[in-house]
Amino acid sequence: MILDEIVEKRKINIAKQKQIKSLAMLKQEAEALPQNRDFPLEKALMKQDINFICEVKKASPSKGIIAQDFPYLTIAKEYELAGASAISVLTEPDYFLGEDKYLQEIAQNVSIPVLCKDFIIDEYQIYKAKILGASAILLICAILDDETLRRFFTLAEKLGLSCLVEAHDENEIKRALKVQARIIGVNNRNLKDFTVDVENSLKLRSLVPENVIFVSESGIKTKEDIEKLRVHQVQAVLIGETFMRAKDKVLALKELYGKKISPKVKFCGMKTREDIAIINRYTPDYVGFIFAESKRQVSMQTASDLAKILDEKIKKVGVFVNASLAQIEEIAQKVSLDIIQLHGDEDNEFIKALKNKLDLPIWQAIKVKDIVDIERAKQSIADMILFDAYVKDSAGGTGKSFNWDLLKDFTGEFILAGGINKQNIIRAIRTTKPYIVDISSGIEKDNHKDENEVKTISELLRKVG
Ligand SMILES: O=P(O)(O)OC[C@@H](O)[C@@H](O)c1c[nH]c2ccccc12
Repeated sequence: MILDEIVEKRKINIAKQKQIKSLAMLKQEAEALPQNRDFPLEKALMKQDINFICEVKKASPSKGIIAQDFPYLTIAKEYELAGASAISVLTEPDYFLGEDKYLQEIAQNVSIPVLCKDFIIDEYQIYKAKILGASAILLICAILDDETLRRFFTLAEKLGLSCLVEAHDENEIKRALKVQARIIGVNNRNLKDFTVDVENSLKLRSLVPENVIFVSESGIKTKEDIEKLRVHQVQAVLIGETFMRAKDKVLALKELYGKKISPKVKFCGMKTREDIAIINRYTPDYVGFIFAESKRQVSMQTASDLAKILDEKIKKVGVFVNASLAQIEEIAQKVSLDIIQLHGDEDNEFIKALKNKLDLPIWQAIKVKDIVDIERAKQSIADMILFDAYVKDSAGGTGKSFNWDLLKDFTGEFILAGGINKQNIIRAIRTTKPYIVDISSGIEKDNHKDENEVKTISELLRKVG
């Protein structure tokens, strides 16, 4: 049986590795690393209505070589852009042609959690995964007895590694639940004979309680597969081959995800004629001029000059922090602003007064630290709320994101801001479903608006919309 063969080969390989570096040394190295107990994989797999773990896999015993050309780092980065919640990296060398360096380099180059996908039969591999930078490991019930499963699970917990505990049938799910696994993966592929059936996940779904994350693994190919899993409240899917064979990972993931999300876009902090030239080529719905003290501040005169060369289709938003009514009124007229964005401590009284003076929509920024801020937003009489990250002593544009989960129960249209960039924009919009996304630092390089970033983000949004 193939599984036994793989395990045998794994044993030989690990014995060799131990001769080069002993278990004791590896353990010491792993234990010296920060043992962060945030468990980012659990968090990542609960954000969207269905979350994708995309796999980097060169070959498999059932399919042979899947990717002749294997630019593993580029693939991983594309997965991240495409909105993957996590990345799985095969490290098994003999049958999947995996390598440790794939995991290590990928973990260093993406900001989402990375799963070490291997046949773990020795604690040596768990310390190794930690050292290589994994956030999580795979534990396969079919190759571990109860005692070993528990021991490995406990060790991973101690090192701050999440465990995806893989089961294939009812009995294995029970065993996974017994170790109190927080993430259970049901493999649709029978590792004994390679037959694949997505129905296996549906059949076993009800055995896993709601507070445990259910991952459906293997053989997922179509948006119909995903939709079936989605209606059965499957929180995540693990997909390898389908994505490895797709030329464009963003389009492939969008196709499987099956829902279009097309927020309007605002690019903020325009300062120069070059900025406007770039923006005119990509025509976002809105641009922002910042009149408050900031590294992106513009004078009324500059903004007025830039406004004249801006594509007419693009609406002009003026961003103010605790400015006076008179100042806002003067600038709004001179620059012919379309919208006023208040980004300071302005209250409803002020908004009312402003509305009396100017017949323009007013957006109010709320900086989010915790759920109280979301409640506060509901009291505002502004026409729309912009949620931004809270950063002490800063009005905005910091490149920091806030915890998007806080927006789960916010009904109504809003603008999402705060550290949105090409790596997280698709995840951000699928998680929060904003009416508008607002991007400033995410389209900059060395403090300047950068055409490549604007282009990438514009194309990503076009692809998923
Ligand atoms: O390429 P697929 O059919 O989408 O499958 C991915 C993943 O589930 C599969 O690679 C897998 C599931 N469990 C495993 C255990 C070991 C190695 C690989 C796997």
